[in-house]
Amino acid sequence: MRIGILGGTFDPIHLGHINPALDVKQQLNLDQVWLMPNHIPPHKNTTMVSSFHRLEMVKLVCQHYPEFQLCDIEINRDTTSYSVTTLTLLTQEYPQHEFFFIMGMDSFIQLPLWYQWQSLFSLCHIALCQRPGWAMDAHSEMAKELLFRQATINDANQSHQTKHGKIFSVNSQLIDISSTDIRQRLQQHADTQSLLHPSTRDYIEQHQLYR
Ligand SMILES: Nc1ncnc2c1ncn2[C@@H]1O[C@H](COP(=O)(O)OP(=O)(O)OP(=O)(O)O)[C@@H](O)[C@H]1O
Ligand SMILES: O=C(O)c1ccc[n+]([C@@H]2O[C@H](COP(=O)([O-])O)[C@@H](O)[C@H]2O)c1
Repeated sequence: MRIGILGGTFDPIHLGHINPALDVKQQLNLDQVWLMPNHIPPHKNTTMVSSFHRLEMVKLVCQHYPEFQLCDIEINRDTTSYSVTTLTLLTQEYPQHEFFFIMGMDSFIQLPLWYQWQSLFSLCHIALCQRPGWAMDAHSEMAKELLFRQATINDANQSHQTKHGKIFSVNSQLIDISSTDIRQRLQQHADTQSLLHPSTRDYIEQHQLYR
């Protein structure tokens, strides 16, 4: 199967995660998208709410969208969630699958800072989503990597193509939302109606999170 993976800290999960991931699934003709919350994120010092609550909010989203499934490999790991380590384990466990690691432009630009980032291309493809406020410098290392590895959506649908190492730029919805912004709004009791799935809003309200 062709599996998209959206890894994140999801503190909390929001429509800027959900809607682009649905676009990726549709455009790259994926069978499933796995939402993969981490317990210990590599590049964030702390999270505002516990792994338990972040996981519960992702589980609720999975219940509402048949396109999504929970991947709990990183939330159950009590060491830092390096993506290369995770993808190595997943490709060993599921050698039959073709993995597409989904990321926003902010993550893609910072990829050279990731642990053994070059190895990711021998484990999976990247599905790249634009993100408002984030643009790539045309002369950067990642711009060169994109030129070298870019593939078209048609390529993605060809079964003879290699199972890893390509970058697919997906024409996903531009959604100007971040978890940081949502946390601030919640602290200020400002409106988050258009930013969160109703199940996430209800959960946050019920447990009085981010106050
Ligand atoms: N609005 C968005 N549009 C496209 N991609 C996004 C958007 N928000 C998050 N992503 C992507 O989702 C993944 C997980 O993001 P993360 O959980 O860190 O959310 P975030 O909103 O960036 O959080 P924070 O504000 O706390 O840094 C990353 O690959 C990120 O690029
Ligand atoms: O492997 C790394 O070094 C690495 C560094 C930063 C982020 N990641 C992964 O990228 C995904 C998005 O991360 P974040 O911090 O934006 O929530 C999540 O799955 C992280 O584990 C991975």
